[in-house]
Amino acid sequence: MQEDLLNSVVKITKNRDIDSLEFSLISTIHEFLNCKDIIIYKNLSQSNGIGVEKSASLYLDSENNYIWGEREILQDISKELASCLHSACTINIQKKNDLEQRWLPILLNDKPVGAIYIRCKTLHSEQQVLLNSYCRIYENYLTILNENERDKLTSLLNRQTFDRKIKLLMENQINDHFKVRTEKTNRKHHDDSTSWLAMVDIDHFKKINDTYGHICGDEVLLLLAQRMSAFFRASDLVFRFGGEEFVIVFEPTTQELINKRLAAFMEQIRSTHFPFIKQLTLSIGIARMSPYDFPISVIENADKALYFAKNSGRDQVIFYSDVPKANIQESQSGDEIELF
Ligand SMILES: Nc1nc2c(ncn2[C@@H]2O[C@H](COP(=O)(O)OP(=O)(O)OP(=O)(O)O)[C@@H](O)[C@H]2O)c(=O)[nH]1
Repeated sequence: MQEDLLNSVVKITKNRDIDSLEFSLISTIHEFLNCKDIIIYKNLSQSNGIGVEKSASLYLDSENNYIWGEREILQDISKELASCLHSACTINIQKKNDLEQRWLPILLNDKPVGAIYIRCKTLHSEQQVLLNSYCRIYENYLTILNENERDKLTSLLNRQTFDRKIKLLMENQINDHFKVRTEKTNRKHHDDSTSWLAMVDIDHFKKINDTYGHICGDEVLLLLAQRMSAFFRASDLVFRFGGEEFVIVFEPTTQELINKRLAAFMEQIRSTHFPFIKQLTLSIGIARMSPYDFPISVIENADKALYFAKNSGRDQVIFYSDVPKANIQESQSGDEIELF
């Protein structure tokens, strides 16, 4: 038993990213406590006030098979989960048929950032100690991985995380594409709805650094990053791609809606007061992320659109599909993007 326990800790701490850490924690809890349901919830309200994500989950279905649940942003949450996230205390409900439900808070730097939910046979004291220990190991490891995945200045997801996540996001696109095709006969489907990748670059940022110094430049980057986190949905991932360049990966939507959203964001930035500078403007290049595209070509397309936006006046959003062919060839002789 002791050897099994040590091996389970080795298994959990072997993970190098938060997504696989979550799956590993759930499998371990399942193995040792034989729970019926296990769910990891993430509190998104810290970044933009829109609720909770069901991040990873394992369920016992009606035919007694365990199935992995899908990632999902929840519109409503139970009062027990809300209370756990609010109070940072464990909530326990005892059911009549020797079953219990438990919500355990997950803290990052003393703030509740999520919760682990389990439904299982009533836990005896040793099992409770074990479960609490797993949660604490998870918390400690989450703190380290979270620091690794984020940019030190802006706290946005960093370039390394982007390189790792983009492949995963494209794979999810293919799965969603298949699902939509099979469900198409049953529900209304928007054929023009796909994911989008936007490359966002500050205009004339070098001038800000050269005129007011690097510290002022850093302050502008930090404020812009905060605005981005607050403006876009938590399900739209925002990365600091490098220097003064950011990447946003949007959930499936139409070109019209994405255009409106980005135009509204640019307007907000134009009217935001940044230290020293009169007005900050952005140039944005955007490309469609169709299933079966290579990640590198999506990034290159967004970069070509950005290049065109810069060369045709800045302070605008350009879709790759609107870049004239001649300009695409011209930008191909320019900088190459380094990926992976
Ligand atoms: N303060 C600060 N500056 C940075 C950071 N990373 C990159 N930069 C600066 O960002 C500037 C980018 O300049 P350019 O690539 O010439 O672009 P630009 O001046 O924004 O011009 P356009 O993109 O053509 O509008 C350089 O001066 C870099 O030193 C950072 O972390 N902090």
